[in-house]
Amino acid sequence: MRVMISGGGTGGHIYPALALIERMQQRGLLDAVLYVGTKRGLESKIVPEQGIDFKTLEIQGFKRSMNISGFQTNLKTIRLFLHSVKEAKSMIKTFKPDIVVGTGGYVSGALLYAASRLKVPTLIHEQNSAAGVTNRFLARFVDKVAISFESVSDQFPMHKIVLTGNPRAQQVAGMLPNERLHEFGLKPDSPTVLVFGGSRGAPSINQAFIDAVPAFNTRDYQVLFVSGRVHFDDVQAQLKTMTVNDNLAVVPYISNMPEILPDLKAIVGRAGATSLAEITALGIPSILIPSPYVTNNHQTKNAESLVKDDAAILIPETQLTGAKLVQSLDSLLATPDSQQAMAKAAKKIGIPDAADRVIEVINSII
Ligand SMILES: CC(=O)N[C@H]1[C@@H](OP(=O)(O)OP(=O)(O)OC[C@H]2O[C@@H](n3ccc(=O)[nH]c3=O)[C@H](O)[C@@H]2O)O[C@H](CO)[C@@H](O)[C@@H]1O
Repeated sequence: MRVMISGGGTGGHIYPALALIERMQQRGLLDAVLYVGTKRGLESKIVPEQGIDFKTLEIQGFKRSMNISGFQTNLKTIRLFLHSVKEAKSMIKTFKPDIVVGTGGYVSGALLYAASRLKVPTLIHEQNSAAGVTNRFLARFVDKVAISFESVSDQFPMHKIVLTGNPRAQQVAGMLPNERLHEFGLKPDSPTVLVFGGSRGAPSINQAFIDAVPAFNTRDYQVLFVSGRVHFDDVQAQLKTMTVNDNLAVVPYISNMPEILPDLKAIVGRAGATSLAEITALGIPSILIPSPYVTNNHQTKNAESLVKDDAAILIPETQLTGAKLVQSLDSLLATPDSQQAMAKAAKKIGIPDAADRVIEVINSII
């Protein structure tokens, strides 16, 4: 099968696409793949690193404010979109895909719209429990919509929806502890917690971690803290003036996350949908601090789908402090029973065969 695929901007859109490609390769279903992204999104680094053919379109998002500068930006957005659709059509005619798949982000809007105009089979994947802007726009043009949460079904045409879960879940589901923690200077046999703010990092979580360092220094658990690439220098500058003990590791980004996840006792993070797919695929206890800065507050809805089944703890960003972070982790790690119960509840929600389910949908379209 020849597959063109696009997911842009953040890891939450990119990793599901890569997981689907990997599964198709494993099953011997893939003859050729072309990934379409933007130069500026994380995909321009992550995708070529995987040895996957990568082409770019130039595109940007709409501004909500309609003052003069917002209006001018939106005019440019429309111009770029129309130009990208033209470019995408020419890429599609050259590559001749059997299916075009979109996993979200503006760039997938141009590619999938172009594919639908050319009558090439199309599928979009929605990771979140509230539909993204691009997928809402694309829904009426594409053949099928694969969803990850039942609760999003009323936001798409009923006859197009299939509940598949997130392909990234299948990629991590079978992972066993790898003992890779020593690569961060941590001990493989000490309980370890990951603290991170999604694929781009989150300043509020970074600040809470920095404020918590003096307390974390005295704990018998380890903290692997990921700042996000753009925030790393700033975090390092602040930590330079403090004592950071060797039970704490600070890095800008983790490239091999599936190999690290099984080594973790708990995760503190945002409530991005792909992170939640990983947490539920493996059954990892988590403390979620949903980003309040996302469309329709979808991260809170994502988080609530775990919290309602006691599969995670939610801390609203407004209540997040260093002290709250330490106290929440202390009490979770001090009670193995609640860790186990949370892990079990999380695993119950996971869809570990999600990539195969998406492949089934693709087969049904082509
Ligand atoms: C601010 C924003 O718009 N965030 C959205 C974005 O989040 P974001 O890109 O942060 O997405 P998620 O939290 O869903 O997924 C992050 C992905 O990046 C990986 N990872 C992260 C850090 C790292 O160092 N290494 C690494 O590999 C994680 O393992 C995971 O696979 O996409 C998600 C999925 O559509 C949405 O739910 C989020 O609301």
